[in-house]
Order: sequence, then structure tokens, then C-alpha cells
Amino acid sequence: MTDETTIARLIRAARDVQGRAYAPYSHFRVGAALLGEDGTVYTGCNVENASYGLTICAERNAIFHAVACGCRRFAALVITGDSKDLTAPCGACRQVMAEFAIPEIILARPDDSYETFTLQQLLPLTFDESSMA
Ligand SMILES: O=c1ccn([C@H]2C[C@H](O)[C@@H](CO)O2)c(=O)[nH]1
Ligand SMILES: [Zn+2]
Repeated sequence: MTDETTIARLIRAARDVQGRAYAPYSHFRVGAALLGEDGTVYTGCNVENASYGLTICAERNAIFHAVACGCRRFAALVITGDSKDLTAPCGACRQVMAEFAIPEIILARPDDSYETFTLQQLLPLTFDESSMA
């Protein structure tokens, strides 16, 4: 379990990167802050494109950023966004979270209150490596 001080730090990091989202089409900004097992925080924001389908979500941006930095083991992921309530990840991001078995997924509200979910809650009956055994 990630302690409250660390979660507060992750929410702050997610809000900061949310502010750098490139979302001229949807005007919906998302920020993600991923805590590596080594204590490093990796962030990502959504980056849109005039060819809409090329858009990358904040969560996948953060995960790919971490992997590119050499980190593959994670403790928690915080997601912030422009939703009126919790900002929930899309299905594609849930699938990528499953690839790296992110244990704690924390969805924040605009007032910085939050709720914590497991991957099992967000993506039951997951397709993963074991599905192909
Ligand atoms: O999991 C999600 C879902 C959506 N978005 C972004 C993509 C797009 O830029 C905007 C509206 O869909 O929100 C994310 O960053 N993460
Ligand atoms: Zn997504």
C-alpha cells in the first residue's frame, strides 16, 4: 500500500504534467504519475494529433516513458484529468497496465480526493501472457 504522503506527491506530479497535455481537439487533459519500485516517479500526459487515432493517452505515455528509462516494476499509478469526478482509464490503457501488473491504480477527483483500485477490479478476466499458454 502506498502511503498518503506519497500519494499526495503523485497527485501533484500528475496535475503538473496534466497541465502540459497537448489536447487542442478534445480540450480534455489527463495526467498520469507512475511510481517505480525504485521510488522514481515517471509522468505522462495525453498528446493528441490532427489524425485523431494517433493520440496517446497519459497513462500509456507514463508507462512507456518509464520503460524507456529502464523501469518495468511499479508500485502505483495516479491518474488526474478534467473529469468532474474520477478520471478513469480507457480500455487500451488498462490492457497496458495489465502487461506490467501495476498493483495500485489511484483515480483522483478535481478536489484531489481519490479512490484506489486493483487491476482485477478495472480489468477482470484479463488477457495476458498466461492466456496464450
Ligand atoms: O485513458 C485515457 C482516456 C482518454 N485520454 C485522453 C485521450 C484524448 O486526448 C482525450 C479524450 O479522449 O483524453 C487519456 O489520456 N487517457
Ligand atoms: Zn487510455
